[in-house]
Amino acid sequence: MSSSPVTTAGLSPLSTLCITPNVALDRTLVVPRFTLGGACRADHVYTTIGGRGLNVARTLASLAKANHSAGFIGGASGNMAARSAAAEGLTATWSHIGGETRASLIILTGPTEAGPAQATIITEPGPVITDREWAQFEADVTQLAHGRSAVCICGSMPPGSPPSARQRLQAVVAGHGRPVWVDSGGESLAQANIAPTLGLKLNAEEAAAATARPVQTVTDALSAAQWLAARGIARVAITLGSQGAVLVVGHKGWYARPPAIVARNPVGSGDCFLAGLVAALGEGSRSDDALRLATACGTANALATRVGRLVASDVTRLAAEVAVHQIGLL
Ligand SMILES: O=P(O)(O)OC[C@H]1O[C@](O)(CO)[C@@H](O)[C@@H]1O
Repeated sequence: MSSSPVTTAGLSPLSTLCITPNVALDRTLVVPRFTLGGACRADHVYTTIGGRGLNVARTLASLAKANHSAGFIGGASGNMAARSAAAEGLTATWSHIGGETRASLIILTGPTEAGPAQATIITEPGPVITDREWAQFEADVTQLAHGRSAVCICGSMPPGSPPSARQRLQAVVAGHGRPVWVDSGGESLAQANIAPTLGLKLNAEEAAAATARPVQTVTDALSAAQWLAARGIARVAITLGSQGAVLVVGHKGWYARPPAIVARNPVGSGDCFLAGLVAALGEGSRSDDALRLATACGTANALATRVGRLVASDVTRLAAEVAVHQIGLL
């Protein structure tokens, strides 16, 4: 294994470090008439670097906020992914591995008169990481986290990562009281080092898995967020798709309802939401204003076919249309 020399020279110390251990090469097919088991034709194909932290990074970039990415990259698909990041102007320090970066297939269909756009996403497990590669990654990330304003640890862990991979990453990036956000699946609570700087961002399915309770409605999400906050997580955000999102900070909670839109691609809206939250909180915004921007970013993402390419005027317009209410905790 070889690793890019890590250097923080020239990087903005106020930037957010977006860690995506399981980088993906996202191949999005726009298929007007998609049927399972049928022979379907795509109208358009887009191939870009993906993975939750990369979507956070490109959203931060479209909000003109400094960011830097880190993740494992390997093989031909890894090279393509790295080139795609560079072509978008995303700065990154990659930890090179012997395995092959995974691909994700995203099939977009609609919207039609019959209903909204549907996204089907198939993700591969990812390359198997060796102990040596993981150790190098931890060392890279430790160095890259130095002086950042916030760190996001996003998405699934590739096979071969240590069982306590998220805890370890959290431990090495913790420091100077900077916020650390974890955005990942159901085991994230068990793997989170509960710390006063920890933020957790989950979708409804992940929140249900983390709390072992159904999360379908705003009330369910509020109750799950409150349950997680009671375990010492400083900020808990749960997204509910077109229903909006809740944010619980200590003993206070807020609900944001987005305006109704015709969604073209819901994939990555949760990642864009996190970017909005991190950007607003990093500027010292109040929790309700941060939730408003986050919800506007998630909604703006759904308006476009390509993930995370937010149009600033859409975000501003949508933010004015998001209704944010403080809600009494249950
Ligand atoms: O890290 P996970 O949860 O496996 O998901 C990865 C996939 O999700 C996305 O980040 C969208 O949220 C895609 O860009 C990527 O292919």
